[in-house]
Amino acid sequence: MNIALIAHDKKKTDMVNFTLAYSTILKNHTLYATGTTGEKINEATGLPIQRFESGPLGGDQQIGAKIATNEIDLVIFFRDPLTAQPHEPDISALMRLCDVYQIPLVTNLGGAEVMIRALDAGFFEWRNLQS
Ligand SMILES: O=C(CO)COP(=O)(O)O
Repeated sequence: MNIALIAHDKKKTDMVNFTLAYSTILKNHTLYATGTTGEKINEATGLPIQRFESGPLGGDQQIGAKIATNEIDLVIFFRDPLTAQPHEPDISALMRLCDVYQIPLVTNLGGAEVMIRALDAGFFEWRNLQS
């Protein structure tokens, strides 16, 4: 599966710890990330990641474009609900496209814990049936 990993600054430690904890699952998938998130994950885990621009510089939109072309199967986005983001419209647009294309999206660690286990259990096979 193609997985997008994104974390706002105050959630990057959570993302690093999450990807470290589940690296044995994640290594079986193709990973994409916004710029700084991807850099931190790669440094910590050594997992190969295709990195886009940093979020405020268009990274969320680049991942949105991949969703629109059916190239992303799952989005794990650790959002910071307590800090205003300068690129909030881009974040909303990315989440909207997940809804447009029925792409599973989790926006916090609790959801990600469930989603990664579902992924490992094969619950994403329906994505292969999508045209
Ligand atoms: O801002 C982001 C998502 O909206 C994340 O971008 P970075 O991974 O470059 O910090």
